[in-house]
Amino acid sequence: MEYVIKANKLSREFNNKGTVKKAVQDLTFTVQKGTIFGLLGPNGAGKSTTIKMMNTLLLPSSGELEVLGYNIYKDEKKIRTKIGFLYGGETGLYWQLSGRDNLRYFGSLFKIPTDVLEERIDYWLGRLGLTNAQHQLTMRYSKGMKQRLHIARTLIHEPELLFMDEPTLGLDPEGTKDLREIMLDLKARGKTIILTTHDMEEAEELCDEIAFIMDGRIITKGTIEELQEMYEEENRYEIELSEYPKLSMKKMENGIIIETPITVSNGNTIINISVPKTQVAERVFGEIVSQLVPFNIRQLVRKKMELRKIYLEIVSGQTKGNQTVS
Ligand SMILES: Nc1ncnc2c1ncn2[C@@H]1O[C@H](COP(=O)(O)OP(=O)(O)OP(=O)(O)O)[C@@H](O)[C@H]1O
Repeated sequence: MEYVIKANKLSREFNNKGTVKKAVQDLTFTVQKGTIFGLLGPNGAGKSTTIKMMNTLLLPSSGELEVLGYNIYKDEKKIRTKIGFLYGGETGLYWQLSGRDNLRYFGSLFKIPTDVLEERIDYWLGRLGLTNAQHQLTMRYSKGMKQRLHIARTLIHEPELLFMDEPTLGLDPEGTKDLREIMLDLKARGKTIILTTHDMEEAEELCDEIAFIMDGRIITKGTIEELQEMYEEENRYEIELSEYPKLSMKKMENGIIIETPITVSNGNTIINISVPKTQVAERVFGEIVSQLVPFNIRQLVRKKMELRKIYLEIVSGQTKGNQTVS
């Protein structure tokens, strides 16, 4: 497996007039090449501090960190040519320059040959719907257009590793969909993205792996499926039948809960059943399913816990997984 990030016991403190604030403590994690890695957590959790160490803007107080195989203490310059950092807002673009000239300027910083750069600029302006506005001064751009230009600026030197901090904030639904597609495209081309977002649906849609950070520590990490397995206390099933079942459906023993069947618009009936993760409950569930067979089972789906719910469980203090706040 090829890793673009290897962090070992990474810590960072800030000293404010004699008061030491531990922004992050003992972070140990890896990020695999060609994946989207979500760094999630509430405000002040330590996400920006962690990102700033990975993109060489901030040195750790202690710990080891390798980015794209380079040591951050020795090879900062090499790392910088291969990474991109997307942060929105009002900084990072030249408002007195046109969109195209902004991209020419940022491209020139990476010494991209002019013909290659002009081609790339055409591509990204087109891909991001900015071709018609390319000669307008950036100060006249709408918020969404500025964010799209930020995206083009970040991608102009074709970075191997991208840091995206709330990338869809301020974008309209079409722009959001577009950027998510771009992110998946980049991943398909072997690029790695480290994403921070407060939008759990976005994280669920895009991330291959997630680390939840709170009070400067990684509380839990894993793939979405691993987190669901970790946090789900019961399995939830949705069964669709073409006939309404004539069974007495009520709260059962073994903790199984069968909800009242609902008839949906196509005339079929949906039954939701929660089954605790015990062998007895799973066996009883099997019996329930066999009783439902005569009513024509059209579909049986296992419903997964939403990332939003996992997040709420984590921030409400129910810590599970491989690391916990001490
Ligand atoms: N330069 C600094 N000086 C002092 N304390 C700082 C500094 N930068 C960050 N901190 C503190 O470190 C902690 C982590 O901050 P950080 O910005 O990394 O959190 P975050 O998860 O990115 O938050 P948000 O979601 O609000 O951006 C916070 O308590 C913050 O106040």
